[in-house]
Amino acid sequence: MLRHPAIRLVILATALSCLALAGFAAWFIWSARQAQIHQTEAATSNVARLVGAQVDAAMKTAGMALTDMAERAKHDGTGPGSRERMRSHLAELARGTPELYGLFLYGADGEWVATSLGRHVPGNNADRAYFQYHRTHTDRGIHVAAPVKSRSTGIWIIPVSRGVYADDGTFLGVALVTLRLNFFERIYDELNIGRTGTVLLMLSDGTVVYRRPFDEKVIGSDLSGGAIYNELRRRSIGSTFLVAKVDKVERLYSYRRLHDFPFLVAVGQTKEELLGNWKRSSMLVGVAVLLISAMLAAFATKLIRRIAVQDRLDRKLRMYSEELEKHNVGLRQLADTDKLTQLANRRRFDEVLEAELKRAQRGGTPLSLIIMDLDYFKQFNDRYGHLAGDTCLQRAASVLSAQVSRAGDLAARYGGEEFAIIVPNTGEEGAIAVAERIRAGLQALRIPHQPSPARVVTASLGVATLYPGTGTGTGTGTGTGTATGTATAVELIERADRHLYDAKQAGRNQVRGGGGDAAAHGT
Ligand SMILES: Nc1nc2c(ncn2[C@@H]2O[C@H](COP(=O)(O)OP(=O)(O)OP(=O)(O)O)[C@@H](O)[C@H]2O)c(=O)[nH]1
Repeated sequence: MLRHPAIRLVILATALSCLALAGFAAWFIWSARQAQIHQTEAATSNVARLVGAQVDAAMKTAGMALTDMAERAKHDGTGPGSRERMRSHLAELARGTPELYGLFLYGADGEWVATSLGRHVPGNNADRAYFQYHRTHTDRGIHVAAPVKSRSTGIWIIPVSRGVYADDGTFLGVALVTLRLNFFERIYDELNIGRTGTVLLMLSDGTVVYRRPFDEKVIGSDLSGGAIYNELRRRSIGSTFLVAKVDKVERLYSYRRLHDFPFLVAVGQTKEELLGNWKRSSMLVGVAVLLISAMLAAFATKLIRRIAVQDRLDRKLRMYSEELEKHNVGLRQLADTDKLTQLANRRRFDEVLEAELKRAQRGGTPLSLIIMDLDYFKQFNDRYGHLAGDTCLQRAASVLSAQVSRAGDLAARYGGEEFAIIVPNTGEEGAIAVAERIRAGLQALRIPHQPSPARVVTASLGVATLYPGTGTGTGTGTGTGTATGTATAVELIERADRHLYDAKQAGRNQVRGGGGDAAAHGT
């Protein structure tokens, strides 16, 4: 079945269509995935930039407040006389900067001098890390410490501080502002980072300042060994898929390091959420491709079956028509053949003579006709019986077949014991020669025929020839052996018959044609 070219074509076309479809779907799905990733990348890096800008702004505000506090403390001193003035100044500052939760001024011993909160703040802060830092460092920069739970209010705060130093460098104390963690929370809640999105704010040493979703246990923890921190150590800004150390979830993170402050920001969205829609639409595309491919395959199968059935029918039809053709040829042969002698019959003879006449007239070529009649055949039948007569006719026919062997010649049983031979493209002389060979051939068979004067079966033959275009034959004598160029079959037969009659009259066992001078005589 596969050898059929149409079926091969259908299979090839279907396979190619399915492949093209699958290829297109794969390309489409891949492009959609990339587009989704780029879109999320753009969204998360925008949020990271925004968070960074807000942290930057908050830190700048804190830095300005700290500078102001340090300057004032340096000039006014931190003694009891200046405390009330300092307190009201701090309260004033706090009112103007809502991102700052509290402002504090500590003396060189760690005892507080003034606070914007207006309440008594118990305890000594000399043990806090930032205090230790400023006491031992003389730089005027601001210091951001790990988030702590406020001793005064119990809420999570980020201490931002700077040292207060006299002009001679003497350590006078520490100015401290605290940023409330929920200040960041409020900002981040307004950002659209998806259902499972995360915002991570770290100090440059990997200490978590804030993480959304908020989890108290994570605040202050060290993520310096995590993938995000490592990534940020290599590049100050970027986007990539990473597995978070905190919850082991893979996310697309956009991260950045702040220029002026020791903060690291990372905003991520889970792979699952970001590719959720893409997965659903990819599934739909995949199912659609499968369905279309299945439909194509079903259609191709149907087509192949139809082609196969059609092919079988065609082959059967061809077989039947070949058989029919064979039968027809057989039938035609049967219809054209004489049953007894197997020579062409009268019907066939008439057909061929008509055709040859036309051909001779068209081509201007001579056409000869020989008519042969067995001599004293009635007596033969009477003497030897009808069956022997039949056998004699068959043997005479075999002589004709043997002598008339040139392509185009036709020997036929004309009727009873009479035979006719059409000899195309042959002039009178040649035809008489053929007739003579037949006559001699029959006599040579020496079929006994006692009643005949020759004692063997003999035949008389008359020859007539048509020379188209000349109007005359070559015969000289009576001129009855030739036919004009427009002679009909009947005329040609009559002329040959007349010569046959002549041959009979002249004693039988001889050939007559033309003017009668071309006769040959048997013994
Ligand atoms: N056995 C046999 N005889 C046939 C057949 N067809 C014709 N005949 C006989 O052939 C004979 C022809 O005889 P006639 O026409 O009188 O001529 P003839 O006896 O041959 O004498 P001439 O032709 O004058 O020599 C008849 O007796 C026919 O019966 C045939 O198919 N088989």
